This record gives sequence, structure tokens and C-alpha cells, in this order.
Amino acid sequence: MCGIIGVVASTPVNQLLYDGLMVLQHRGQDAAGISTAEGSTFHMHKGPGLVRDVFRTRNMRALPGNWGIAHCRYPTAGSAYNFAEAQPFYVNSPFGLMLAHNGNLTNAEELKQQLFKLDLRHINTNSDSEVLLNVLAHELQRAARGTVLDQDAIFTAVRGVHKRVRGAYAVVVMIAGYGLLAFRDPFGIRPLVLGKNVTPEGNEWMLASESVPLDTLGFERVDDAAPGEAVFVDLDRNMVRKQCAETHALSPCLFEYVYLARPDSMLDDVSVYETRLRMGEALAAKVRKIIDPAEIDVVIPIPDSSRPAALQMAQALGIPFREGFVKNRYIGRTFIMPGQSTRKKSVRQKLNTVGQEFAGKNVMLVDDSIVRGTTSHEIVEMARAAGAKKVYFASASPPVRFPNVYGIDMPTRGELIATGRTDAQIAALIGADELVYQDLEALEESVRACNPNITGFDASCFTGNYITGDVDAAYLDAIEQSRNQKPAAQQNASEDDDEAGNTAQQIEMFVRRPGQE
Ligand SMILES: O=P(O)(O)OC[C@H]1O[C@H](OP(=O)(O)OP(=O)(O)O)[C@H](O)[C@@H]1O
Ligand SMILES: NC(=O)CC[C@H](N)C(=O)O
Ligand SMILES: [Mg+2]
Repeated sequence: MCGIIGVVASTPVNQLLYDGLMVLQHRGQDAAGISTAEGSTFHMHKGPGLVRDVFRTRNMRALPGNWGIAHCRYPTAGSAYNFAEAQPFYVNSPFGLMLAHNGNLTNAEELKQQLFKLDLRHINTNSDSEVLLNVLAHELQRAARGTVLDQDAIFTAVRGVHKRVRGAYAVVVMIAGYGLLAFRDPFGIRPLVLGKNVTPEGNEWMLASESVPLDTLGFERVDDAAPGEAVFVDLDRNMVRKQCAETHALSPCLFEYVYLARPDSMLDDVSVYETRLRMGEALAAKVRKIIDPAEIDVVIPIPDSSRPAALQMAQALGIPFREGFVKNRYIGRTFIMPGQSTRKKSVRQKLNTVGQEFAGKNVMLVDDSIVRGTTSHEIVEMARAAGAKKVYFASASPPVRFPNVYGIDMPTRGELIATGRTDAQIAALIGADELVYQDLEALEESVRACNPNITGFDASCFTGNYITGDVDAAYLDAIEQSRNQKPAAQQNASEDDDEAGNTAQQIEMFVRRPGQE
């Protein structure tokens, strides 16, 4: 999950893209980048770190033009802290392309080999997004009639991409001299929302990972890009949409609703806030089956993401809701930080207890999810240190037992606290007196109740069922192996750097030598 934005406007877009990235920061804290175009010349600035740290006034001034794209990165392929893998990515042929990608490809290694051997394209990083850009470039080259590109050729190229690429991808691409192209994978795993701003100069168009940038930048939410669909906005700001996948089915990532997205976003016509309230309602029903509500003195959320669920759960159980943890607003999201010791330290820096909410009480702590158990373990300890009598813990989502290969950095079973453990064993590990997990059906229903057209989900981290059909045990083993291998380049790196690197499959670099096939 990264944050992406693309916009075609009637006035300069640099500030618009910066402000949009600021409200998508929760989707990626590792690197950020903006590219704009004036005529057919691209301008770009990108770098490691948070949006506010990457862009200085001089960088903003160097981003002229009325259309552009932006990205904030949460790495799932290649390495964290690797500037070369920051996005957008550029390729000069055909026409000049600039791409930003949210998601993760599951056949990147195979594609990289094809690109090198058949398409004669060199991939210079371990980023799957660079692979995706080059596949698109190759397909555009094939589809273009001579030196001219028309809409049919663009949509044909996207069709070609869907045929070759597997995995999750929501993408915005600038085609120099032509316009902004955006598309979503045939399962719609990662979100992509379309918005419009009506101005006296005509319509302006924006595509973004979530609807929050549309709200904050004065765009009206029009629709979501459909799974498999491509949206093209030309430089006169005419917008066309076309389904480019032979088969498609809306199966968004369930974890977007649980944790990734901001609660004030609408994704696939679903209010993230409303689903989280529903998750809390359903969790309350599950808690009742396991713990007598009279035994619980207070319900306490673990800020931030669990707040709506905890609030609704407390209300449904008739138990006071209290803010027992205060969050340091200057610390980012812990889960998406690279490196386990950074994550662990950050939980302590980020959250502190309000003593009177714990002293002598039986507390019910609520979180949206337990993944590695970093947060829950620290939090239970802090609750006890603050004097809690009993510490119950409830998770608004089911146990996360399987790796995610579609754009969330949880690629190995070994690091997931729930893999191979019973609820009681997990409770013992995090130190809770009782642990209650949401049932998967209830979680799915919490989302589907807001949009009955969603028939399926990518719920792979809960079920081990990978909807793209190409992820098997051998694939997962290879990722684990590659993750556990220490890359030579990182021999001298710190433990954190080591873990941060190689976050998913390593894509081998190819070098063509004279005489080689
Ligand atoms: O079991 P773990 O591996 O610790 O992961 C799960 C935790 O990480 C996330 O919080 P995070 O601090 O990232 O963000 P938030 O402030 O949005 O809750 C999530 O909300 C859980 O609290
Ligand atoms: N989380 C994402 O969307 C990551 C995008 C891409 N796979 C990268 O690692 O840079
Ligand atoms: Mg959290």
C-alpha cells in the first residue's frame, strides 16, 4: 500500500499534488515523489522520507505544469531506504512515460526475465514497479501505430499489461504529450478513486488511492475505477474510461478497511469509518460469547486505527469508552516502519498511558489487527504497569496467519504472531488474560453491508487463499528464503537495515555480455 495521485488541471498542480500526498502519508512513509509536465517535458523530484521532508520550496518551484502524478512509498519489493526505488519511475521510450504504482506484482521475477531476454529492456532496480512500467512501455510500443498514439492504442496496451502482469496494481502514468493514464488490476485489489473539479475553464480530473485528497482539494468523488478498467485524461482534459480486462471481479483488499485506509475515505463506495463502526458492533457480539461484559470496567482503543471499532464496541456492550493511551502525534504509523526494533521502540515513543483509566480496573483493549504482535505485547505490558487488574484484548480482524503478497509488507509466516498458534497461545504471548478475535464472516459482512456489490475480497492474510491464482507454497517459500537471506550489499548494515532490505522477492539483475544469447 502506497499512496498515488494523478491530476490534470487548468492551473499548476505542484501544490495540489503535495497537499494530496500529505493526506495520503499514512499509506507510505519511506519515500515520496512528484512529477509534473509542462508541454511534453517532465519535471520530477523524489527522495527518501516523509513528504514534508522531501520537498523544499526550491523543489516545488522546479515542478511547473498543469498535470502530474505523485507517490508516497511503503516498500514491498526491493529495499526500504533505497532512493533508487522511490517513485515515480521514468522511461524515455516510447513517448516518455512516468509511472507511480500502488500494489505488488507476483510475477515480477518472470517478467523481468522476459523484459530482458525478449523485449530487450534493462531493469535497473529491484522494484516491481519498474518492471510494471517497462511492461507497459513495451505494450504501448506494440500498440502504437507508427509514431502516433491514440486512445485505442493506449487501451490496447493496458489490455496487454493485464495479460502479462499478475498481482495487485493501481497505477497512474503520464504519457508525454498525450495525457494521464490510470488503471487498476482485474481484481481491484488496491483502490483507485476518480474525482472531478468543475471550473469555468472546464473539468479537472484527479485519480487517487483514497477519496481524502479529493475532499481536501475540492474535487467531487465521481466513482471508483472498476477492476481492470483504464481511465485516460488527455491534455484538453477530456476523460474516457474503458474496461481492458477480459475477466474482472471486484475483490478489494479487506485490510484496506481494517487498517490501511483513513477512516474518512470512501473506497469502492464504502465509507471506511462506517465499516469500522460495524466491525466494532460485530466484535461486541463476539466478546459477549466469551467474556461477561459485567467483568469489563472500561473499553480502551489503541490509537489510531482502532478508534471507531472500539467506540462502537463499547456502546454496544454498554461499557464506558475511555482514551487510556495518548498518542504522540509526531510519530508515524508503527506497522509500516521498516525494521522490528524500530517498530518496537516506536510503540513506546508513540503511546503513553493515562494512569487513572487503568488503576484497579479490568480493561478491554481494542485494536484493529494484531500482525507481528509488536503493538499488542507492548501495550498489554503498559496497561499492567499502569495498574490494570485484568487486561482483555480484542482484535477487530481475525488472526493474520498468512503472508500478504499484494502490497502489504508481511511476506513471511515466521514473523506473524498468529501463524501456527492457537488464540490461547497468542494471548499468552502478548500477556493478555483473554483474547477475542473477530470472525472473518463478520468482518466481511461489515464491509459488504456498505456495498453489496462487493462479492469477494482479497482476504489472503486471514485465509491463505490468493485470488490471483498464481501464488502457491513454492512461491511463498521463495519469498521467505529471499527475505531471510542477507544480501551481500547489506553485510555491514545494521540489524534494522538488514530486515528492512529485501522486503519481498529479490528480482535478479541481468547484465547482457557480448556473445550471450
Ligand atoms: O501487531 P503489529 O505488528 O504491531 O501490527 C498491528 C498494529 O499496527 C498498526 O498500528 P500503527 O501504529 O501502524 O498505526 P495506527 O496509528 O494507524 O493505528 C495497527 O493499527 C495495529 O495497532
Ligand atoms: N506498497 C506498495 O504499494 C509498494 C509499491 C512497490 N511494490 C514498491 O515496493 O515500491
Ligand atoms: Mg494501531
